[in-house]
Amino acid sequence: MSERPRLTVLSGPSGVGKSTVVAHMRKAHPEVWLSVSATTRKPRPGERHGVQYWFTGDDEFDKLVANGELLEWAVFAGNRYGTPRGPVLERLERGEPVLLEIDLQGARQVRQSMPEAQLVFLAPPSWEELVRRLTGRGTEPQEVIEQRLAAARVELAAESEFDVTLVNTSVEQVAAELLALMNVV
Ligand SMILES: Nc1nc2c(ncn2[C@@H]2O[C@H](COP(=O)(O)OP(=O)(O)O)[C@@H](O)[C@H]2O)c(=O)[nH]1
Ligand SMILES: Nc1ncnc2c1ncn2[C@@H]1O[C@H](COP(=O)(O)OP(=O)(O)O)[C@@H](O)[C@H]1O
Repeated sequence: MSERPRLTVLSGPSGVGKSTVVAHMRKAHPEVWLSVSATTRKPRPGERHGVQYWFTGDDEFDKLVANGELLEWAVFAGNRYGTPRGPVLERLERGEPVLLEIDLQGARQVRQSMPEAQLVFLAPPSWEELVRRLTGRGTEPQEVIEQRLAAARVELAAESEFDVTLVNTSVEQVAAELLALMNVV
């Protein structure tokens, strides 16, 4: 297996614990660079521009797309999300480990444009637990939760398209598995 860091994509249904796992991993290993996406979604309480996302208006997002500045982008639950291309390529050229936390449609686009990327799927221990986590997080109204659960069914059905599946039972364990996949430890 090559020891050279390569692009890693982490996908999985909303509420499975992607952000939690990545935050845990980066606390111990801040050298893992997480791409900050642009989105037209409104910030949740506590989210900051340039930290969790670049929060953009529709016109600004249109420009990013028109100027070819996004490596990939998709519509998820009524909002647009995309990965700024430049920062990802710069880090990869410097040999730094790069992580994208993006949805299934984005993962498919990366597979096409960068076939060397490794695609990791984060799965919930069960459907019931996924519903519990998404609802328990308390950040979305019921209507949005239902939209996200509909998307989750589609994402879970696509698990076999990924190179590896990690089941998020223990945050600590999954974070360690992800670090190992990225050749960080
Ligand atoms: N394709 C794509 N998906 C993204 C990007 N950024 C975030 N997402 C995905 O969009 C979905 C919704 O993200 P978000 O609104 O932050 O909700 P959360 O993941 O449930 O906390 C998740 O599946 C994210 O992984 C991006 O740049 N591109
Ligand atoms: N392994 C786990 N066990 C129990 N709860 C978890 C676990 N991982 C994440 N959670 C909780 O599930 C909810 C959704 O996690 P989050 O990281 O926001 O998911 P995502 O980024 O995939 O949408 C949060 O309330 C989080 O604290």
